[in-house]
Amino acid sequence: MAVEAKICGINDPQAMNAAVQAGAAHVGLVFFPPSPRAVSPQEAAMLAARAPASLNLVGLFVNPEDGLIDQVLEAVPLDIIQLHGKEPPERVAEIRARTGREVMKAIGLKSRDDLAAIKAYEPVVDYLLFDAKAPEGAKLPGGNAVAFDWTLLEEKTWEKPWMLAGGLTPANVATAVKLTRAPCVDTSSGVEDEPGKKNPQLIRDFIGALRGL
Ligand SMILES: O=C(O)c1ccccc1N[C@@H]1O[C@H](COP(=O)(O)O)[C@@H](O)[C@H]1O
Repeated sequence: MAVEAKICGINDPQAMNAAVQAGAAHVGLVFFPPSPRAVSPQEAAMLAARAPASLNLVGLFVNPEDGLIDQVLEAVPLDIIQLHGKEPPERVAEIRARTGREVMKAIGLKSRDDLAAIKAYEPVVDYLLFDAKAPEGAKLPGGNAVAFDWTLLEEKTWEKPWMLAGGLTPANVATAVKLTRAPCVDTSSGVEDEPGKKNPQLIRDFIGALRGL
């Protein structure tokens, strides 16, 4: 089966068009103000209007309060809520039940010990997202262009669909997929000229690198 792509941190129409035309399966809209990729619900609604119904709209939140999620959902028809903070499994389940949306939980990996956290999330999520742990002192919990040791996922299988993230670029994504057998790959920094500035050609290159895998 073809490997899917998620392009995260879309914040301008050119990037949205490039992702749609290149065949992304998911696009991510960031609702976390400290991020250079953050969009308001109104900006996100304008971007979402350019997306075909077949494209999954993913809203990225970090330890969100219900009010923020409700405000975004009033304006943007999100398909998936990505939780990229320290949300415990109970909170993930609560958000899923309250919103009726699919939920994806990001799990930071650095060493084999970090895999233990996955078990508690599997029953309450629709997707797992494996990302690198944020470096010490990082301002963001993700979107830091940092890859983890992909061999941690070698030979592993999960009960839920999952995505691979963390420092993926057009140059390294094929190697990452071959090692991990990831069914979907997620990138933000790897298709940017600088934090928050997507490069449409890099988006095309990233999705192009998945062809034939
Ligand atoms: O992209 C962001 O600004 C961001 C902010 C807060 C949490 C997560 C964020 N991005 C997600 O992080 C991973 C890895 O990103 P990168 O490719 O290494 O830049 C990815 O899932 C993004 O959606």
